Amino acid sequence: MSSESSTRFSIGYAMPPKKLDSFIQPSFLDHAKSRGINLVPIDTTTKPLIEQGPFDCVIHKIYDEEWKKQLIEFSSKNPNVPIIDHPNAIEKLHNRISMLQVVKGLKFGYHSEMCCVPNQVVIEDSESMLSDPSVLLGLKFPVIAKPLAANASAKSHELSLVFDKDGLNGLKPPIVLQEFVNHGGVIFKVYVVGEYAQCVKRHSLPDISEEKLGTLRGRVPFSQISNQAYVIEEVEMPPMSFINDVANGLRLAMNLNLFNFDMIRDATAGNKYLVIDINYFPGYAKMPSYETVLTDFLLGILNRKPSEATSLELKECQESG
Ligand SMILES: O=P(O)(O)O[C@@H]1[C@@H](OP(=O)(O)O)[C@H](OP(=O)(O)O)[C@H](O)[C@H](OP(=O)(O)O)[C@H]1OP(=O)(O)O
Ligand SMILES: Nc1ncnc2c1ncn2[C@@H]1O[C@H](COP(=O)(O)OP(=O)(O)O)[C@@H](O)[C@H]1O
Ligand SMILES: [Mg+2]
Ligand SMILES: [Mg+2]
Repeated sequence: MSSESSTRFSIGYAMPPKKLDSFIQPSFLDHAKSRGINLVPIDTTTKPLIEQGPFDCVIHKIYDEEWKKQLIEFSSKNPNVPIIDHPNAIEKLHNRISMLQVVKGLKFGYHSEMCCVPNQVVIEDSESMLSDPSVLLGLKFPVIAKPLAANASAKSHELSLVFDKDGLNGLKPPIVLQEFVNHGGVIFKVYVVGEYAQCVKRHSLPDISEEKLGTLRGRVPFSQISNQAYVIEEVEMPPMSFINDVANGLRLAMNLNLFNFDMIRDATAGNKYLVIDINYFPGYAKMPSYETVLTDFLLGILNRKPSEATSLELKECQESG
């Protein structure tokens, strides 16, 4: 393939080893290179970011405070270099309550489908959860117990399906208890890359009938059940116009470009969708054509006019205004 223009761009990337292994594939590096983009690793351990580069853009998935300080310092010295995305915006996804707050405020054009979140409560301490029934706010069992923190640790993906109050014994707050919604055993995973969205189907927990529920006790732990990309033919996809509106609504409301969200369809109401999880910088390498989608997005950012504010600048304006 020939380069689209003679200008070459340099994009710095910073991410943990697991992400480097999955995201930085030779097929992606080669494709980006053929279109004028050099992807350059950022040294996050031995050298400050401001001493590296020059970069035309920085992409990252590193969560500590030290990295955030480095990004802000880099951005103040290089105000025209886009940082994808702003650490404050990413931080909202590190808590399973704040991550879904944005869904409630979504506004978009007419669709016969609707989009909401399951009933949920946050439990800060074991004592209140076990002794005070009011903290459950009338939540209906079964519920899914999820660690409140969604901070990329293995622990943050250790979930449990809880069938009754006894099943809450031994859970370690802070946790979110979220009503389990029957959804036909399939989730829709929507990958968002700027204005682009792609929806794939993944296996999920099976439905639980009222009859079966009467026989189930306690809780069952599970983890990352929707991460394998199997083909699921028979389930109908949500309409693409609806997916695009939800994806765009979330992107604009969160001021984020690179994320995915997990959505289920309520088995008892075919037009009711529930967003259950939003992830920053997900496993894009599992998204078909990720090399071209990501390269198109990066070229779009790099070819923006300097007058178009970067993600970091935009957010700072919002915060100070
Ligand atoms: O590793 P992968 O490819 O399974 O990607 C994980 C994502 O899987 P998905 O693309 O949604 O199937 C995964 O999505 P889920 O939370 O499992 O829905 C997370 O985004 C995970 O990142 P983190 O551990 O939450 O920071 C992602 O892990 P990292 O690659 O960021 O470590
Ligand atoms: N409220 C819910 N109702 C039904 N299934 C759910 C619900 N919440 C989560 N799940 C199932 O559990 C999986 C993991 O939950 P999720 O919130 O996406 O956590 P993680 O961040 O570890 O992916 C989902 O992909 C889905 O299969
Ligand atoms: Mg998930
Ligand atoms: Mg997640």
